[in-house]
Amino acid sequence: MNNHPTPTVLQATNLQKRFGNTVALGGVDLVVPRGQSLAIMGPSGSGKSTLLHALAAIQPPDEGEVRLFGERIDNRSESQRSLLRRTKFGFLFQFAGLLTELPAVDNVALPLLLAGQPRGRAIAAAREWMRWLGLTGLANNRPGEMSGGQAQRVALARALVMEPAVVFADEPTGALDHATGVETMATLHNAVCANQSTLILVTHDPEVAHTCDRIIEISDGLLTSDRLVDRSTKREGTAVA
Ligand SMILES: Nc1ncnc2c1ncn2[C@@H]1O[C@H](COP(=O)(O)OP(=O)(O)OP(=O)(O)O)[C@@H](O)[C@H]1O
Repeated sequence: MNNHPTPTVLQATNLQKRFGNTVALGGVDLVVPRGQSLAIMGPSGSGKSTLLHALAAIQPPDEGEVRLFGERIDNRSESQRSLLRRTKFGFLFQFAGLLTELPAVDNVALPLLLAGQPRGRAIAAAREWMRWLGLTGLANNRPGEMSGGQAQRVALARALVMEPAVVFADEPTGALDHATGVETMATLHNAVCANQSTLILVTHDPEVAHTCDRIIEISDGLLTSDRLVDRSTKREGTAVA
């Protein structure tokens, strides 16, 4: 039996953030173990996106700290945080956010090209991720030539191509119909799990949240609930990959 505790990927301590007189985060503590899928829920304006952005080194908190594998990341310069985001994190947003003028395979290869990989190797790796996600036939399609679900899977391939430690997703199914959303969540969980990555997502949708291992709720910038999802009620979708 393995008695070793699961290592911590992200640790946030006393996160505080204000926008003028608005307290977006009022002191949030959070420990995320490696391999966990975590859903952040809460009413509109409660601080979910602000928390995600603080954890992902997009917008540092005013107070408190964020550690990735024990190392502080919140106090780094913008260029250091940008490099960290490109190499250690993957991002998936409500609207896939692909570059419309580039074919799908180039969109997927972009993080590798930005990291300085030779084009041939980057495209080969992108093709492999697309194959794994069932997107082989779409390599040369531009985002406008794909369905919403296909575009989101291309965005997922792009989020995973650097084999990130953490995938951050903000309403990843928000722009999809229900069936496509269920399929996208199954693909997302499979891909993150196969990659031994960790998933942190923001959602308003309880069904999406219940596909995760753990759900936290934020209200007025404070963590008001933190619970593990009962495995027997966890919603499993049908894997497509
Ligand atoms: N850049 C900003 N400038 C001013 N106020 C902001 C900014 N970003 C967020 N806020 C405010 O901080 C609070 C928390 O916002 P946040 O976007 O984190 O909430 P949320 O829970 O993600 O909301 P939603 O579910 O509507 O996306 C809100 O009152 C919001 O208006």
